[in-house]
Amino acid sequence: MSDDTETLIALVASLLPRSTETPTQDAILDALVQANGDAFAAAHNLQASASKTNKRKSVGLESWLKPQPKSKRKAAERPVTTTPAASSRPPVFASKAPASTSEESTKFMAVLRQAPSPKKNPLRLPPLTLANPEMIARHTPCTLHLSVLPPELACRLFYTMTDASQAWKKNKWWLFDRVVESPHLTSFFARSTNGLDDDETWQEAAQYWYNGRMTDPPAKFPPEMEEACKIVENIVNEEIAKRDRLFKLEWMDSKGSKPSWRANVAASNCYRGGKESVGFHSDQLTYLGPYPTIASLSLGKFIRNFSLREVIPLDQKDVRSAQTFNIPLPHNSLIIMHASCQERFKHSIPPQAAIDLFRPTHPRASIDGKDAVLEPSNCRINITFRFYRPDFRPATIPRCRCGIPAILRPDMKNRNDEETDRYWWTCYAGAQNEGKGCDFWKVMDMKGEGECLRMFSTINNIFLGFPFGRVIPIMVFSESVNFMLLDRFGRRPVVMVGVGGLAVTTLLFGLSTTFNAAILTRALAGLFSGNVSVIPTILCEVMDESNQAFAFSFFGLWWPVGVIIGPLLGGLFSKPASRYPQYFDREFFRTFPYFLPCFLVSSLAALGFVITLIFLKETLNANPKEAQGSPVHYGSLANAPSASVARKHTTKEILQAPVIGELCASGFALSFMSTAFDVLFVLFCFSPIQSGGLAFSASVIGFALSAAGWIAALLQAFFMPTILRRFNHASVYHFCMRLWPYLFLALPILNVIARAGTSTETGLSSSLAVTLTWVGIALILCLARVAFLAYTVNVLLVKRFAPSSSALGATLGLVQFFICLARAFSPTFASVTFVFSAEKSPLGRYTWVAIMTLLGWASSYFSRTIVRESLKLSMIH
Ligand SMILES: O=C(O)CCC(=O)C(=O)O
Ligand SMILES: [Fe+2]
Repeated sequence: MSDDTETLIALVASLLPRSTETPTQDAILDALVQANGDAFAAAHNLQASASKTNKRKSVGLESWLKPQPKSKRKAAERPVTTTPAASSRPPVFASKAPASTSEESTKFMAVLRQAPSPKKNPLRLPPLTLANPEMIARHTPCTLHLSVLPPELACRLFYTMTDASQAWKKNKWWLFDRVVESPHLTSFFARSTNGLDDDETWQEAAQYWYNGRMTDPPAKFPPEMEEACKIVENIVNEEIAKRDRLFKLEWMDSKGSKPSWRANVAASNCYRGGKESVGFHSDQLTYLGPYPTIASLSLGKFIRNFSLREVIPLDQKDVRSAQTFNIPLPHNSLIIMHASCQERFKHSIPPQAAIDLFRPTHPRASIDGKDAVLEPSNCRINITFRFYRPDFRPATIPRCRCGIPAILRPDMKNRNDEETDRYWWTCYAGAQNEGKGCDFWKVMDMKGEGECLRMFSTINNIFLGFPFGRVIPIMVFSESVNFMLLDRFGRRPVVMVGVGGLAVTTLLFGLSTTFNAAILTRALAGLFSGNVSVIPTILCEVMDESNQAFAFSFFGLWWPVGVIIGPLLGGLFSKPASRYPQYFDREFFRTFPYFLPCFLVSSLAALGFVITLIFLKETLNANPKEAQGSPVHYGSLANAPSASVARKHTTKEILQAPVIGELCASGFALSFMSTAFDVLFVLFCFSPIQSGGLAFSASVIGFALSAAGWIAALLQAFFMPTILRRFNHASVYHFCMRLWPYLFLALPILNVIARAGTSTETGLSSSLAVTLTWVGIALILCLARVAFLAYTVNVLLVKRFAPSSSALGATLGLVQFFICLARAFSPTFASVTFVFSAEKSPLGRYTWVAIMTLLGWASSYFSRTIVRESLKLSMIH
């Protein structure tokens, strides 16, 4: 898992005899460059020069740079720019190498080149051995845990791994035109579960592990490792729970404010004897994400040192220097590298004199009844348990021009605080692809991309995971119950119970501190929210043809308004204790960080309750025109109005009434298409441009969606009444429904624009491409909001075609039931189709577009039938 350059440096260091004074990193780089990347030759040269003089100056890097023309010198400076303004730009590599140097060497140097050395060197601190867990916790972001596994399991696992290690490989990679190898053996394992969901794409991520090359699927955890892993997970989670510091980009699942750590992959190393070592490095973050927690189990070898050294940020180099901490790791110990360790420290297993053999405390299981002997061993086995995050799966990782996933590294030398620290994506192909990579380099947008990646996991949790999956069926159920209650108890009590219940459950949701309580209260809120479709029933009953266009448009206005202000309230008022400490830094708000937004939402619902109580009159059997004796035309069953008004219709009868079946099917299709569009639009926007998306950050997507909310509100308020008055409702409905396939079809065009306008060298987009992309997004979202108007028209059509006024509530309920039903599984369908297209589909990454377009076209069949039937009926009446 080590970074190629760092490991190479470490390899050289580990090849030097212990008697040689360890040279500086620059000196090793220098030797490597002179030896054209041959680690063994570099070590040899260093050893030879160390014996000649210990005053040797590291001239290689500087002299290597000197022949560059003046104009290029600035460009040849280290790839990491330090000013915030420049930080979003990719590094400028030395584009032309001196005549005598190969292009590969130039790139290599550009990557290796460190910041200019500080003028003064602060006092060097001698290495410090951290002899006990307390010292370790004080000096490093690590904790040490001794005797973690039952002794018998520790020995069993040790035997399994040493046996398996016979087939393991040395870590190999390309440098210039030759292959270099690390001395120790290494292997990779993936657990059969990722600990979170059934999504198996993380297994694929694990396959990229071997130095950027797609490898065979990794081995599954052997049973002993699985047993050990469960114990390790418990220790890690207990330890995480004790830590008060949480990092913004640290993994956080939906269960609460503390990260719940899972081990779903493991890298294992076998060091045969004291010479085999691994040099200072920090682990790649590609699939672990920022601030990972890594748990490293040591087995065998009586004691082996684990060294940690802080990377001092450049701006502090003058004032303090790094100290090396040595942590002796005994057999059966666990060192947990907590969040920020990979960002701040490098770690290594330095070479060590082979002084002792490990004598297992338990023998191998006796084979054929014969008791096996206790075999001493000079091996040390290390298993690093890691958690591949669901928001860092292949679909979200940018690919470089070589077509493989880029790797994520922290900018260790320019750390300030968590807010402005940076990570970057770079090409990793060079390590395997015969030394030929590309210059792909992209700063990870901490605020945007970080949130965006988190949003991916949120989407997963919301749409695929437990909470939403439970809430929607409850709404479907509640929908049916509501409509049974409507006719029995009347509209008013149902609305009051709904809004009142919503107020109470939302408040309780804000007060829940456990996952189960949150799910229960949210599910109950879903139960009470089902009555949203009772309102159209009331509107149908109190409005007539003269005012319904306005009433329904006005009613439709509030959904988008809710969509705008809901997330706003959540965003502005969650965690108020840390956000607005001057007002809310109270124990209560620290304990219930989501209470405030829930309270505000609950207050709105409570206001709704009061308004209903004071102003809403019962509307059951209160149709104004019918009350005045003038019959209103309902569907064909209304041919005998006076009889049918009084009679109750069965569900079967209602479904068999002309147009109603089509309205149910079409309502289902509408809800399926529109919900899928919302999910796919977000997934599309934040997937990387190379993977067919737009690489937008969460905040940008949020902006686009809230702008769309405003568009919807404006359309409802200003255009809808006129449209409804002027045009035939069935035709308007059909028009809206026909838009869906085109909306899906249009999305990939945005990617084509973004792709054409983005430089493969720098990853920057041209202003023309940005403008065109935004124009495209605006058009698509506007049209989508027009298509959303179909919801309002659907209700009017139900009103028009309900078999009779007494069946109106039941008919609306039936159609709403189908609308809710589609909403229950459309998000899952959309997400799965998207992930399938990105990962597995033989038809390519836009398979989801083809599927949704076809479904869109197919579903407009129902609205076409509605147009035809409505024409027939209007000729009859
Ligand atoms: O062997 C060890 O303890 C450390 C191994 C390591 O750092 C790695 O595999 O990345
Ligand atoms: Fe490591």
